[in-house]
Amino acid sequence: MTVLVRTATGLAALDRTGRRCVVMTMGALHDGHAALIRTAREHAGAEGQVIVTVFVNPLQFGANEDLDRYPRTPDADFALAREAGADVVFAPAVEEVYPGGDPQVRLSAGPMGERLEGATRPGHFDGMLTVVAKLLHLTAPDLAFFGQKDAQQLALIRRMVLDLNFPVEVVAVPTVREADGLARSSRNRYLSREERAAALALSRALFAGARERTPAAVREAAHRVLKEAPGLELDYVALVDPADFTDAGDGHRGDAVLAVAARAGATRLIDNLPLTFGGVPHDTPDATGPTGAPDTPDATGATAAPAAQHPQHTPGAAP
Ligand SMILES: Nc1ncnc2c1ncn2[C@@H]1O[C@H](COP(=O)(O)OP(=O)(O)OP(=O)(O)O)[C@@H](O)[C@H]1O
Ligand SMILES: CC(C)(CO)[C@@H](O)C(=O)[O-]
Ligand code: BAL
Repeated sequence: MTVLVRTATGLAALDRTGRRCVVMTMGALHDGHAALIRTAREHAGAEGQVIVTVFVNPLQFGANEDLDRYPRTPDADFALAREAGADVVFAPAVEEVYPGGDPQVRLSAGPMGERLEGATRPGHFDGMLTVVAKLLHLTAPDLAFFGQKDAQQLALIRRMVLDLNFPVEVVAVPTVREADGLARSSRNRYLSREERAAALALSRALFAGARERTPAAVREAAHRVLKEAPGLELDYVALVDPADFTDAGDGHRGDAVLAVAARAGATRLIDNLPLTFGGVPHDTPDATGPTGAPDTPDATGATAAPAAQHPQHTPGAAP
């Protein structure tokens, strides 16, 4: 049975059985979230406990962003979480998470939080880390699951856990895509037909980049697709080091993230692909992986290419 909990007291009253696994979301749940919840269920096993948090965190939205219109679908969220294997859905009110009103003490994401997404959305990552820290305290998990789709968020959460000694293991889950390559996102539901068609250039650019072997060629190929894409306003396309999101230069070796952000109409979308240069990649992504969904849609030839055929660069799995 899946239970709905709305208060910190209700959470604290839960029995603790086996490994506790947490998936944090802002609701409007889709297949990407379901993959996180299923992966959490696998890690928790029958004995363990899966908690899904649903909370649209005002702190991580800028003044001109979509806090008010962000989709809220509580009944469908509960049903999806239950189907995917959640034991508990924690859906608190804003006053429950911020009982003292606007918090005076907040986390700072530091320099990594000012790059890429942080440059366009000042304060976003401070607000995100503040609520993730609070939700970690409230739910006290053994493991917490985050999507590779929000690669910079994932890197910052890993860094916060390391820097501030949170007793939790962070598990990354590969990006779930629609059949044509579009990364699943709650914000996709804002898109008109034309905007959705335009948005496909994000994943096309990433797959074009992933077919190349050197950092310079990867950047150039991705940029070329986006430059020619109609109906998209490009924010950034960047090849970065996943440890700190600084630029991966032409001599870069090891893991990298090819990240892109663009606007289709009024909707801002992000996407990325993890890549590996010059060496043995991490575990090669299993095309049907734990999420049951392909990390890249089909014939990019990229994820399937064995390292030996791409001596300088072989796409890798989520860090
Ligand atoms: N397509 C996806 N594949 C895998 N994980 C995902 C996907 N989309 C979101 N997630 C993960 O789900 C968690 C909750 O994300 P969130 O609720 O913000 O969903 P979202 O679809 O990213 O929404 P938004 O459109 O607001 O960015 C995060 O860890 C996020 O990385
Ligand atoms: C991690 C998170 C739930 C914090 O509000 C949010 O940023 C999200 O849904 O990715
Ligand atoms: N998925 C990241 C949360 C945000 O865009 O605010």
